[in-house]
Amino acid sequence: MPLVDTKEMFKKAYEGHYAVGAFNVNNMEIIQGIVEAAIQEKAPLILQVSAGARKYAKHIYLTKLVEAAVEDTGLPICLHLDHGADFEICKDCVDGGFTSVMIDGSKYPFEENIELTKRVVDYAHSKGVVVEAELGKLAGVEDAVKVAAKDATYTDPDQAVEFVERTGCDSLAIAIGTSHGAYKFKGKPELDFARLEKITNMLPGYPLVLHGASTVIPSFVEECNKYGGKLDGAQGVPEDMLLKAGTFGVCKINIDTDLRLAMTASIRKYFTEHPGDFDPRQYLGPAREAIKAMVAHKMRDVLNCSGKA
Ligand SMILES: O=C(CO)COP(=O)(O)O
Ligand SMILES: O=C[C@H](O)COP(=O)(O)O
Ligand SMILES: [Zn+2]
Ligand SMILES: [Zn+2]
Repeated sequence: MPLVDTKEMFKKAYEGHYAVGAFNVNNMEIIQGIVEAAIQEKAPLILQVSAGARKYAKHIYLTKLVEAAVEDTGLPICLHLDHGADFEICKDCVDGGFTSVMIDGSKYPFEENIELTKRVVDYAHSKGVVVEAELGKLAGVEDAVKVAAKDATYTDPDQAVEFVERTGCDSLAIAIGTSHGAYKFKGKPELDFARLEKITNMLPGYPLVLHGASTVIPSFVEECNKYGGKLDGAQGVPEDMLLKAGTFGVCKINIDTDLRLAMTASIRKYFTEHPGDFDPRQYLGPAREAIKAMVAHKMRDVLNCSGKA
């Protein structure tokens, strides 16, 4: 079984009203923890690599580790570039064996975003690789309060239709109130489901993507803080909102922060309880297990994609 793209995964997810998890990977233990969960849950899987991950681990190491996971497990895995900033990085990943790339032109004006995305789509499609694009800006904690701010930054449904038609992108990341990192909301978490519903209805059958979708699982935050961390006010997207998003057009839900928190909580606890240990396998082993348990929980209870591989 080679690496797969997302076409079949998204079609099934759309029809089945669930979402596929896209997990960010940066090293071997993270990859193994996620993959072991996917095997256990018989779940479809997207592993995604950011520019920062490419820089940290070197592109080829991560690619080979993911290929090794496919060879070892026979699991259908999609290898995806997360937030490609320009044509060159997307081309590099297409040429380097990725089955999916994201071109993130969301910071550019509408027409420029279209032009850049279309260029990536033309190249990627000529090589059989699918493309995710982004329209609208993810909120910062301070944004998203006023309706005027929402209309300026959240994805406009009419523009989404035009964008998809003119670029031919295979999936679209939208902004409805989520944001990256561990501090997503100051007050009560809120997503613009009316907007999501409208976009879903205007693009029937079309896969949407939710970035910044970690829950910032409170037990991890508490554990980090208990063992010397300082993560006050960390808050993410509640699990029931993610489940609900999956019943609309959202087929891909991106998770990175929850992986970071699972790993960090485990390692903080380990060092507090075993101050004399210094073999990395002693603390990276339990961290890998913590990732596996967290990802299995997401697949089962939040994405609703267990048994769908
Ligand atoms: O969107 C993401 C990666 O592209 C990750 O979002 P989180 O920071 O919420 O995990
Ligand atoms: O979108 C952001 C992801 O969490 C990746 O983060 P990173 O760029 O620090 O690797
Ligand atoms: Zn973006
Ligand atoms: Zn993202």
